[in-house]
Amino acid sequence: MATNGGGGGGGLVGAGGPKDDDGRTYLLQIYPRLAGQSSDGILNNLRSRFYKKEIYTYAGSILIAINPFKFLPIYNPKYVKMYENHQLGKLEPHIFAIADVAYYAMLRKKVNQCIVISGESGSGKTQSTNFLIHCLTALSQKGYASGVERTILGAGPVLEAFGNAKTAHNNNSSRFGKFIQVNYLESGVVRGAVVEKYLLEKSRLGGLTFHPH
Ligand SMILES: Nc1ncnc2c1ncn2[C@@H]1O[C@H](COP(=O)(O)OP(=O)(O)OP(=O)(O)O)[C@@H](O)[C@H]1O
Repeated sequence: MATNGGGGGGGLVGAGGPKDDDGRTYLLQIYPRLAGQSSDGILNNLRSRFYKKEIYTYAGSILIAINPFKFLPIYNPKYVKMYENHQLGKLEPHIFAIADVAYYAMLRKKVNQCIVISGESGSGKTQSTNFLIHCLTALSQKGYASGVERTILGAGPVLEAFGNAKTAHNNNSSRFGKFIQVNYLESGVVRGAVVEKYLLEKSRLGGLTFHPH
């Protein structure tokens, strides 16, 4: 079971760090401006890694991600392969490592896995979710594209059309939570996904009310 963050800077590690027992892992997103607001060791550690373009850091078995707000070439198929079936902590922290640990723990133990993505608005939760789905489906497809990833990720823009809005923190802010359940066959091949929404900001819908004259 993953633990919650806390701990001092000493608990933060790059490669070579945590061992995750059962693959259940939390993922935390940090908005960059937080890094300047505290002298805490955690934030200093995160900041120095961030300046080296190391946006991911482990804190115990939690992955902390800092939004780089620019494209980094670390999400291509080479990285999916690199992190496949590896031991958590052997390589640099990466979001694909989290997907990989969850996927193989599910196959090995035949137990559902859960990844929680948390963070303030604009920290990159939606983007991270997409990277996770990309990796989870790529691992399951073993090299050939079945179109499942495109279908699952394609649902995103449709939901966003109804539930997203521009805010001070994010031009395309999700004004609702999402629970995404990716279903697999026993062989480890993705069968499909279910997306459930919760906490939709219904007050925003008032702006869509039609007033006939
Ligand atoms: N790893 C990343 N690499 C490059 N850009 C990123 C990354 N993560 C997030 N971004 C960018 O940051 C912006 C905000 O990200 P995102 O919409 O995922 O935030 P969020 O946490 O889901 O926000 P909200 O809670 O408001 O919905 C997006 O434009 C996205 O492209």
